[in-house]
Amino acid sequence: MDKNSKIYIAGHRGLVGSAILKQLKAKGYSNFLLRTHAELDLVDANAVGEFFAEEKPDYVILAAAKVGGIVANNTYRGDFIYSNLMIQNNVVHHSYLNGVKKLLFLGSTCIYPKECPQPMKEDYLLTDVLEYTNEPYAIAKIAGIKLCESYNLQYGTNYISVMPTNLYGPNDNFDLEKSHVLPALIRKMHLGKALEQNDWEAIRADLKNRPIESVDEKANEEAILQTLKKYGVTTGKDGVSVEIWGSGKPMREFLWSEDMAEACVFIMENRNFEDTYESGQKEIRNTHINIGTGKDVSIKELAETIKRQVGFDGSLQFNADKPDGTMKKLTDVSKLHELGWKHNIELEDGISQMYQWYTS
Ligand SMILES: NC(=O)C1=CN([C@@H]2O[C@H](COP(=O)(O)OP(=O)(O)OC[C@H]3O[C@@H](n4cnc5c(N)ncnc54)[C@H](OP(=O)(O)O)[C@@H]3O)[C@@H](O)[C@H]2O)C=CC1
Ligand SMILES: C[C@H]1O[C@H](OP(=O)(O)OP(=O)(O)OC[C@H]2O[C@@H](n3cnc4c(=O)[nH]c(N)nc43)[C@H](O)[C@@H]2O)[C@@H](O)[C@@H](O)C1=O
Repeated sequence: MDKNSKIYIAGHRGLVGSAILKQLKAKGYSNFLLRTHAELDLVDANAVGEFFAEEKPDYVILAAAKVGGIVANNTYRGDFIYSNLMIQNNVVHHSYLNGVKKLLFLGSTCIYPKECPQPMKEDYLLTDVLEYTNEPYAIAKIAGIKLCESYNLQYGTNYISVMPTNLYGPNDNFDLEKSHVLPALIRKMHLGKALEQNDWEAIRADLKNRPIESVDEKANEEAILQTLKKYGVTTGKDGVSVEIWGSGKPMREFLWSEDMAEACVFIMENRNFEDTYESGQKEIRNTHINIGTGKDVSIKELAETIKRQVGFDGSLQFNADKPDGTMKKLTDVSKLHELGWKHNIELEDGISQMYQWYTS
């Protein structure tokens, strides 16, 4: 990529897309093609076709997707498979039709089997059954990898797939039902701390910044308390408690979104599809690259770290009625390290930065 190349970042306002845009700007890239979801619905094949034919981007970074935590994935199963298949089919196919030089497809490490040997190497793809809670999303992501790989092999395109672990950072989704664990726990503990301190100004400011369905910052205290209780932030005679879904035993690996963005740009600048296989190799598959830290923590440990960093003094209640999901999904990052990229931000530091961002 040269600094004037026309780069389309699909999903530039999201957690990862916004970090990629920031990273590219910091490196001196300046010619961006950006559309919000409202301006261009990537599920709409005709609209995507017209957009690509008119704009002719040189490079494409596909960071737009239907994304959510374990409960959102399990509840909106149809939306997750349909939207993600449509978005990636439309963007990849029209990139091909319009001569895009290189495309980066973002998948997820949920593509690997539920009981995958650990750490999970790229070659473990399609070796066993998937975790049920996010099977539709994972199937779409696997289709995305195979779409890119197949176009590369048939049409000589240069599409790279990366499989990030769980991500977190500025512009994350803090919805208490649909978000991932890390932003959800930051918000729940922040609200829990405000309740402990009887700080209604902080509670109302939080509801104003990030509205919750059925209650707004102007509602009376009782209505707000009922809503917070519904989302697992409860005050009672024993003090304030925050609900943690599941057993707390699942292990998760977390990568700071700005590290993820750095890895994506590194790969866009340094990697081509032809580097992903040996010349003369008969079957070319599993050409994707894992992106992670190679380190994981239990959800209980994560909750305790967030509790400490936020300064919440109440109790944690584990709710076994909520799903645990995969018990362990640690990425094998040797391929990424061999390419010359390693993460910078450790979890403790990332949580601290994230909470500062959340409260600023
Ligand atoms: N967050 C995580 O922990 C992980 C994420 N990933 C993957 O990384 C990528 C980015 O995820 P993340 O940044 O977290 O997601 P976000 O939900 O933060 O952002 C998604 C972006 O996609 C856009 N978008 C969604 N649907 C459409 C649509 N139909 N048409 C146009 N734009 C659309 C949204 O646009 P708008 O802002 O305008 O609404 C938003 O900018 C995804 O492929 C995801 O699967 C992989 C592993 C973990
Ligand atoms: C990135 C990845 O994200 C999703 O998978 P996941 O890792 O299971 O996602 P999660 O962040 O929602 O949960 C991680 C763990 O944490 C527990 N947990 C505790 N308390 C809360 C809580 O309050 N909210 C949430 N969301 N989880 C909680 C939760 O029960 C689970 O055990 C995929 O569907 C798919 O989208 C994907 O690829």
